[in-house]
Amino acid sequence: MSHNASINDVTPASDQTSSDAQASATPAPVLEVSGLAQRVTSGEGRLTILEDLELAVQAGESVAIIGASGSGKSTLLGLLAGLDSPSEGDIRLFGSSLAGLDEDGRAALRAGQVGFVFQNFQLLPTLTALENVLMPLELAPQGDIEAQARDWLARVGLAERLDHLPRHLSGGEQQRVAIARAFVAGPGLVFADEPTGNLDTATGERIAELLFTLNRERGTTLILVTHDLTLARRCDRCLNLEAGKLVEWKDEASAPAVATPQGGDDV
Ligand SMILES: Nc1ncnc2c1ncn2[C@@H]1O[C@H](COP(=O)(O)OP(=O)(O)OP(=O)(O)O)[C@@H](O)[C@H]1O
Repeated sequence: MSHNASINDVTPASDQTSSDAQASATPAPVLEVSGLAQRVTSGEGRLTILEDLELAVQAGESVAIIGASGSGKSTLLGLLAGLDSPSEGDIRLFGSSLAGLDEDGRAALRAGQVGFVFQNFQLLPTLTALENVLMPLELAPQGDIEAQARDWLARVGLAERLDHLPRHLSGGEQQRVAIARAFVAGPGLVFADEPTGNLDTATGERIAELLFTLNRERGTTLILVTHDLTLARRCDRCLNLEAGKLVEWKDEASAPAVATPQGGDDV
């Protein structure tokens, strides 16, 4: 409402139609970051991790964030997901500023709209695969949520593992449960933090294939933090975090100093 009011205040009547058409043709970014800074106080004094960082991610895009160890990737992901608060700057998720929300408000904004996939899977160890996938649906149940969770586990190839506890699943299987959990509520945005980092190469490739297929099929926006340049190159855009800012990374000759960790588990 206030947006329309301000357009009406400054736009001549003859230009309004084209302005409105432009506004509807260009949807707001799913994620918009401006002037982001993160500073912490450590034993050695004040440390600036992120400084004047800008980012806009459109719906359906896949964006890789790469960068040297200690460059601030995890810090950035925590801020983008609204898990931590920045020292300065604004983050808008689905058009809502996180700065205006308290912790409960940020959690409510994430619920059903944001999914997470972590390097170490982060399944609840005492819950079965099915119960882990049910969790996001239980926040706002709609329809037969058990059928939806079963369907997603079947989609990731685990129809025969519904009642397995995480410790009775291989690393690749656990990550597939985590992917089903991330996508089951139909989120607009999925954050993946080193999703293949704990997997061997072949398993990691299968997990990456699954993530990108779902990103394409569901039109989900994907923000991926990775050390793996092969994985990063599969994204629509690749951004390198250096000196606290994101820099578009295109030139393969100028590969940034990232290391590919060795994986271990089988599917
Ligand atoms: N709360 C904190 N207090 C002090 N220093 C911190 C804090 N959080 C992060 N740091 C420092 O900020 C830097 C960035 O950390 P971060 O974990 O975000 O990097 P990263 O790029 O994710 O690293 P890696 O790739 O090794 O996981 C590191 O030097 C880290 O030690």
